[in-house]
Amino acid sequence: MPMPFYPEPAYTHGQAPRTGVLLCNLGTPDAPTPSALRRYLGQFLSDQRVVEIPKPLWWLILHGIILRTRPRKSAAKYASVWTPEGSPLAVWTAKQAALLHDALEDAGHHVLVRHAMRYGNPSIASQLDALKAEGATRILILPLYPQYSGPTTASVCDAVYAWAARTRHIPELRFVNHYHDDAGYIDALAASLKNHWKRHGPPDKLVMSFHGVPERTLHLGDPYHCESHKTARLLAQRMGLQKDDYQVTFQSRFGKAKWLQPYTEPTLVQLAQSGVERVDVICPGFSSDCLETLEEINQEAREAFLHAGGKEFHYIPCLNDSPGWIAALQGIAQQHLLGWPTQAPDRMVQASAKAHALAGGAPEGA
Ligand SMILES: C=CC1=C(C)c2cc3[nH]c(cc4nc(cc5[nH]c(cc1n2)c(C)c5CCC(=O)O)C(CCC(=O)O)=C4C)c(C)c3C=C
Ligand SMILES: [Fe+2]
Ligand SMILES: [Fe+2]
Repeated sequence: MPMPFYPEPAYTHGQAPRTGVLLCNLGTPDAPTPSALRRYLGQFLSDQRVVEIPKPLWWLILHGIILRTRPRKSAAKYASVWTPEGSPLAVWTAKQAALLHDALEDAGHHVLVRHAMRYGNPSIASQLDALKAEGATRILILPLYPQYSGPTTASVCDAVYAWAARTRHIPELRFVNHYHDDAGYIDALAASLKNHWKRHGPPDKLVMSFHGVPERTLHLGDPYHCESHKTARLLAQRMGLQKDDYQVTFQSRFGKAKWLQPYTEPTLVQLAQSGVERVDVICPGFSSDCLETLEEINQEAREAFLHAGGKEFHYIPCLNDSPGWIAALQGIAQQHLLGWPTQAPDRMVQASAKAHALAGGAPEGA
């Protein structure tokens, strides 16, 4: 029986080598309870990519104040969006990974697809270990953040590098940095708007709300602000919107420092006060619905707008499991998988055996 010949190192232990894709998202608490929130916020807010305050001072503030008060308040907010299957962010992210796998498979790319969370579960390290155990010798890291930023994209890279630093034989790694201007992504956002406007007509104003970051990170060179504006401009162009038809805002401010402006909720209040009757809000930077969209926008911001005299508030859901978004993710993955073998393992064995024979070699072990 000739041994199969793989053009791969021996560490796959006879398994056909595989290519893996790891979808990475932010993470979410395991339950909408104060204790689960303390664990989640403790890990999240200890990340120096997220809070860039010198460690000793920040440690005192985090443990002395924030982790004593915020877990209870945040748990109540999470409870208001929790589903029978769990946290919306976790449910959508798992679904996206399964759908991306099927879409790639249908396109003839036989790859392993998993998802991981930067904070909480399943961790990035556990999913990289799992991919390796399944024979992945090449792994594409695909963060679910269209716009690059230090607290999100770079922090995912940190977690992957930390795993690699304690792994003896690391797979080949590739990272998707950003896709804020990807045509498939813009098309998927445009399809959401078109769907909504087919039923309800266009609003007086479209608000495109992105998650905020401290303003100083912009001056330190973080491209997030520019990339958010570019996404907004491309979406507006794609929809034929004029400058006055839409506004870009930044939400979810944390702490007392100045963050990117204009802030979402105060802008909505101003719009209502200036006589704008109907707003539609879309959150293009979030690839799935989560606390920040379902509670902060669709509950809190809605209430603020209506309370200030606005008449109609429409929240346009995130891309979630929409076909256009899965197709966009597939396209982004395929661009970054170029040159990596993604055939089915049996075809890979046949191809390598053929290459071996053409090279004039007798099958190994013959
Ligand atoms: C403390 C600073 C924070 C920065 C900087 C920050 C950047 C940032 N966050 C997202 C996406 C999400 N953030 C979410 C929740 C969330 N964010 C912060 C703080 C910062 N985020 C906190 C403390 C929380 C937890 C909730 C709370 O207690 O308020 C989420 C939702 C997660 C969920 O479970 O649903 C997302 C998504 C981006 C894209 C970003 C920078 C660009
Ligand atoms: Fe956040
Ligand atoms: Fe928030």
